[in-house]
Amino acid sequence: MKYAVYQMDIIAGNPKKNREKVNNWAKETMANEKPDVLVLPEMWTTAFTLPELDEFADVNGEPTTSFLQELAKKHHVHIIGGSIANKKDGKFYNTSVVVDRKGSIVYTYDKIHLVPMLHEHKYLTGGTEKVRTFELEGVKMGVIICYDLRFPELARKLALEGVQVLHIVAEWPAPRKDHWRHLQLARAIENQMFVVSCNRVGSYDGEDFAGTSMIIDPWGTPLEIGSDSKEETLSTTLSLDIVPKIRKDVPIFSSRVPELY
Ligand SMILES: NC(=O)CCC(=O)C(=O)O
Repeated sequence: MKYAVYQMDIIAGNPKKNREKVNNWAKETMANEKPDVLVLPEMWTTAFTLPELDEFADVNGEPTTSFLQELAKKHHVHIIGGSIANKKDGKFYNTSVVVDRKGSIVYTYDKIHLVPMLHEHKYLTGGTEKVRTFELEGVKMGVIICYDLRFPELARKLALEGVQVLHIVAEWPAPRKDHWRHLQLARAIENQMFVVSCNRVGSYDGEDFAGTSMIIDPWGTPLEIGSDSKEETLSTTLSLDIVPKIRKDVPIFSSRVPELY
């Protein structure tokens, strides 16, 4: 399964221009890399323009969900659609959308853990639905959003449900870049799964973002690492058959004794 990750700089408060950017990137990437899966970062339509979300957020996922569905159908590609600011029943959520090659929505997820450091609680509502797995091409996958990475029990739950590829969509700030890098590696190693992350670059409101998107194999070896400041595409093919082999060679799942912890 070939991946292309868009480590994108986001134009703050301009969803139309960001959709145009993604459209152009997808066209170029599909022509050159021919991936099976595209991955976008967190809040890629708006950036963290939290006080102005009434003006910029999608409403019930639109128009961005339809945009992603059309894009997926046009290029015959699966899309891990990062996340969008999403107004539902008068509240704002940070919502991730996954669509398959046919343009069908296969999963949506409202970010559970809101970030105190970015004042998300003041403007957003945390998701209340349990995380679930989804499948693309018969492969079990999961998606979490940025700060969710700090909660190992979330990734472990998904691993115990059979996830082989965990996606992390992010706007992770530069001052905590080391945490970003090491926590991704830890999640891949401790759960023996591929980690595919997509973080933004650039800055907003005085905050620089860390880039360093990664594609990590289940042994914990980084296959691709983005720079910490440049827009770029990370591209690689995941050899999914190594997951069962690594889980057999270092059998942590059968060594667990959860009744004692
Ligand atoms: N967008 C985010 O969730 C940022 C998370 C963060 O800043 C951190 O965990 O540190």
